[in-house]
Amino acid sequence: MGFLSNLFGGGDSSASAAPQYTHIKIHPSVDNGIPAGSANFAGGTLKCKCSSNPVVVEVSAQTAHNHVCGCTKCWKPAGAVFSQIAVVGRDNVTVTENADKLAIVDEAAAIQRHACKDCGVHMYGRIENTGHPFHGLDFVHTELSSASGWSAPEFAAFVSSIIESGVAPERMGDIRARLKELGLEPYDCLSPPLMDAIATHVAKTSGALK
Ligand SMILES: N[C@@H](CCC(=O)N[C@@H](CSCO)C(=O)NCC(=O)O)C(=O)O
Ligand SMILES: [Zn+2]
Ligand SMILES: [Zn+2]
Repeated sequence: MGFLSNLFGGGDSSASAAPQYTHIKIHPSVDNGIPAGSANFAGGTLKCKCSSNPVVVEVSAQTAHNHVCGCTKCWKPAGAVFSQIAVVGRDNVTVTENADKLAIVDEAAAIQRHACKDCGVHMYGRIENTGHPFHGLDFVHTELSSASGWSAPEFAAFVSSIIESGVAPERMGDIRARLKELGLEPYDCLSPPLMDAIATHVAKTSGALK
C-alpha cells in the first residue's frame, strides 16, 4: 500500500498531511487558519486605521461571498499580497462617523471604493451602475471590525493579478498551493457561481436567456 500510494502520489500523504506552505503569507486573516462564520451573526462596526477621528461604518447584516482577492484595486493591509473582501446589501451599510474623510478612489471603476483620505483604508465599495450584475451589493473588508462571526472567506479570486502588483511569476505555484492548503480554491477571475451569476445577468439583459 505504501509503495503504491508513494508511486501514484496519493493515499496516506494527501488529506491529513501537515501543511507544507505555511511560510507563504496570503493575508493576516487567513494565514493562521480560517475561523468559521456564525450562522446567527448579524453585522458589526468597521473602523478605519486612523488613531483619531476614525471613519466608522455600521454593517447591519452578515456578509456573503467572502474571498481573498489578488486584484490591484482592492485595499490590502500592509505587507499582504491579497485583500479579503465580502459583499453585503447596500441598504445594510451606513457611515456613522467622519464621513467627510471619505473620497472615491476611482470614479470610473465599476466598484466605487470609498477610502479614508488620511489612512487610505477602503471603507466600502459601491456599484452605482444599475445595469451591473452586482448592483445592490457593497464590498466590505470585515477585518476592519473587532467582532467575530463574519462569513469566512471561501475562495481566492484574481490570483494571477498579484503579478500586476509585483509578485514574481515564479512564486505562483507555491502561492496557489498555499491557497489550496487553506481551502481557498484559486481562480484567476471570480468563483464559478459568481461568474455564472454574471453570465446569467448578461444573457437575460441581451435576451439570450428568458
Ligand atoms: N487584473 C485586474 C483585475 C481587477 C478586477 O477586475 N477586479 C475585480 C475584483 S474586485 C473584488 O473581487 C473587479 O470586479 N473589479 C471591478 C472594479 O474594481 O471596479 C487588476 O488586478 O487590477
Ligand atoms: Zn482613516
Ligand atoms: Zn479585488
